[in-house]
Amino acid sequence: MKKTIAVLQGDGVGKEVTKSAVKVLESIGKRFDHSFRIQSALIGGEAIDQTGEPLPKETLAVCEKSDAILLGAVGGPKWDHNPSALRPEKGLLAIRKHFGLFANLRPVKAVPEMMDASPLKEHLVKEVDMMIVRELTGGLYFGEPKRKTANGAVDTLTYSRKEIERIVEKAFELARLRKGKVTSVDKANVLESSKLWREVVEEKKSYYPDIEVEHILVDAAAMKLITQPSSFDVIVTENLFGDILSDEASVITGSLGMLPSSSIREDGFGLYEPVHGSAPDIAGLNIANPSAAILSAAMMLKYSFGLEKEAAAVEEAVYSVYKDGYCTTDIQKTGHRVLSTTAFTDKVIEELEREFVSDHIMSAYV
Ligand SMILES: NC(=O)C1=CN([C@@H]2O[C@H](COP(=O)(O)OP(=O)(O)OC[C@H]3O[C@@H](n4cnc5c(N)ncnc54)[C@H](O)[C@@H]3O)[C@@H](O)[C@H]2O)C=CC1
Ligand SMILES: CC(C)CC(=O)C(=O)O
Ligand SMILES: [Mg+2]
Repeated sequence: MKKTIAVLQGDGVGKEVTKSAVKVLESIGKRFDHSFRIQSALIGGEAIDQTGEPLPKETLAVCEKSDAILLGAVGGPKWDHNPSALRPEKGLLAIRKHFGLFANLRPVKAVPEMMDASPLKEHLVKEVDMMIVRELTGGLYFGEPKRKTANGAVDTLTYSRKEIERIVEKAFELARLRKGKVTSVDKANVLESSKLWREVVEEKKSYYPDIEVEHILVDAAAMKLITQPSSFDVIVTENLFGDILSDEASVITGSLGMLPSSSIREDGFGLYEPVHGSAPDIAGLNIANPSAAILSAAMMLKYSFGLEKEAAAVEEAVYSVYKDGYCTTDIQKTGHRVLSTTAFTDKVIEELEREFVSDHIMSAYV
């Protein structure tokens, strides 16, 4: 298979972890005989510095010609005082909107060997494997107007029925392939947009009689994520709630550096990025956990290219590195050896190559 991938490293640790993901994709390409052509382009703070725009036209052109987008993270203190039009985060919101990437899938899976590394280990009595389905192109992050007067600000939360329907359908479809349960998170006791959200979920559920449906208010959901994480399968929610709840859920896995994501639309085109940001506090130190970025590349293989076997090989390789007793500084566990970003990445590639050699030995005997 031949694919072109737009790689937008962005800022801070985004640069380090996307390099890891690209190395892993190259290794997968060699092992399974695929050609992944990498096309790099600017986004975020670095794009502002070099072009005056957080999402330059040239970047959009590169992405338009690609089969998928791999992104690191944007932002950092250097740009914190820029006027809002020149914020790196604007570039990220704009690229999601431009490509209509309404469904942000954020799997939260605790690696069994690393459950001791979670501050919530007492609650992790059963396996945790949930999928947060976050609406990504509507809600507060896209509200207008933004500023009323010098002494007042306003953010608007707008959702159309159609926008809610398509994300809710996506959640039901995913639940069918998983454990068959959808938890819809809203604030329907207060917000009109949440009342509409709940109405749509109630309507849609009659088309999915095989799926168990529950509604939870977002404040209670935040509590239940910590106390009963294994009770969730698919969580569907609006943009802001999903952003906050997924960072919270990352704690279950031991670190924010463990959570990958895909942002997709109906035709399968997608943008793949870790859930975390540019982590300016550790940027440039070669200590960021590359797991989230590498697992995001695995999601690309599965969701945009339909390469299920290859995606599983990447996931297996990352898990094996933890199983073999290695980790990065953010997710330490007694007895595990802490590796740098690059050394951890090399271990993942060693695992992939080891699997490759054993595949060949097996096929020699068949
Ligand atoms: N998707 C994106 O591009 C996002 C960008 N941001 C931007 O990133 C900048 C920093 O934001 P923060 O609130 O600090 O959130 P952050 O997610 O960058 O960092 C939060 C904490 O998690 C740690 N962390 C994050 N990723 C890690 C990794 N791979 N390995 C080990 N530790 C990791 C950081 O060191 C920090 O202590 C801001 O400019 C923000 O706007 C924030 C979230 C998402
Ligand atoms: C610009 C922000 C909305 C990025 C973020 O925190 C996210 O998408 O998780
Ligand atoms: Mg976030």
